[in-house]
Amino acid sequence: MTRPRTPTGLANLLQRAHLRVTLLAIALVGVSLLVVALFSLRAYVSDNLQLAARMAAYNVEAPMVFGDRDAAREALAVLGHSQPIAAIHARDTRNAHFVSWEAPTSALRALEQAFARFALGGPSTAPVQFHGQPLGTVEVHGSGRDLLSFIGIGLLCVLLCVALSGLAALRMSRRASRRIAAPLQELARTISAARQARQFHVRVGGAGITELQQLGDDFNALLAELERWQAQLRQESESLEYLARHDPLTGLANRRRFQQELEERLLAASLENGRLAVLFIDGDDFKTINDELGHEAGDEVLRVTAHRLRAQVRDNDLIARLGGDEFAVVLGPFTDGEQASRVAGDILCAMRNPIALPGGRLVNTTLSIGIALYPRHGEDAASLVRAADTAMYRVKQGGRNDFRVAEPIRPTLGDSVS
Ligand SMILES: Nc1nc2c(ncn2[C@@H]2O[C@H](COP(=O)(O)OP(=O)(O)OP(=O)(O)O)[C@@H](O)[C@H]2O)c(=O)[nH]1
Repeated sequence: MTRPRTPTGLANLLQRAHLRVTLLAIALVGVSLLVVALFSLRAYVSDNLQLAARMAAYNVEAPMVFGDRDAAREALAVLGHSQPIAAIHARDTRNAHFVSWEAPTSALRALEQAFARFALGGPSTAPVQFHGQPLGTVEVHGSGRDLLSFIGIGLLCVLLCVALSGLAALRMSRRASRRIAAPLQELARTISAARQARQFHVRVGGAGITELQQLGDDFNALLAELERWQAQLRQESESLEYLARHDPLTGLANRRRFQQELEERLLAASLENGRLAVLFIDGDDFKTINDELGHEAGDEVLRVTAHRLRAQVRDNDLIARLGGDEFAVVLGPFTDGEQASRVAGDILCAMRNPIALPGGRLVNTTLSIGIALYPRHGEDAASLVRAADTAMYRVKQGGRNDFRVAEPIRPTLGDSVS
């Protein structure tokens, strides 16, 4: 079973690839140059040896004619010392040894000569003649010193070039991979932030590479689109949330919110020994306004009524439109019966002013209000609303445009409200 590979960083991968390619290219070029130069040098050294062989033949010509071996040895030694030569041998026409010169031996010289034999093949030879008559031959063995030192220096140069180019390649590849990897890393970070934290306002910065810049621009455009969608969705959900809790005509809380909030306030009041008042409010003969002045006029009357109700209570009191021409107010938490009656009186008072309709027409309307107190008339939302509604109904029966406190379900001593 193959183990999954640990992912490698892009920058690291690019750097290693650059470095390998550069080093390989430079090593190949260096070695090729060295080989070419070596062949040229070998040809040059062979030519030199051939020249040296001819000079040796010329120098030993006279000593061979006179059989003067000392003079011949001396001439060969002078030549041998002035050139990179390992040995010179002169032979007569019967191939018998006449005279020789050999360079002093050492371990290094032995190595040079072995290399010379390997690189140059055999020795260079030249015939020794006197007036066209052959006297013998001269054999010149190269020392190989030039070739060896050239190879040594050449290899050193190649190594130096490889090392320097490696360093330069490393620097350049680091810079190049940073230019590629940095924008990609930023892109990855931005995508991750957008995906995990839904942060669509973030944007990718500029990249110095055309393709990466294009990628970043496209991604930014996508983020902008997502940001627009997100804002639109948020707006729609806020407006849905608002509609779910408010009456669209008056902007007051709707029946659903009224129920929830009344229950919450009752719970708080029960924990803190507080008191609440629920006012159930209904328009008087509202149907007539609708019938005589039109539905639009009825809507305006409802809006103005809501506005006037709002003006008569404190900010933290709850006002709701339960539907049609029915409104409800929750006063509290620390409201007693007298306070509730006072607010109801104020509301009736505020409705005395005629309402101006859009066409300039004025209309008068009144309200009937039933009041239920917590805990006197009920301990839960339903029984309180029922008690207030019943009280309001009694007002209607009594002639409208008035308020009335609900009948106590269990009389409480010391309660001053009647
Ligand atoms: N303009 C308008 N009228 C509404 C709206 N909702 C309900 N109504 C009307 O409000 C009227 C409510 O009448 P009721 O409360 O039943 O009767 P009323 O005429 O007020 O008489 P009493 O309540 O007995 O004083 C009905 O005619 C409904 O059609 C609304 O949003 N806008």
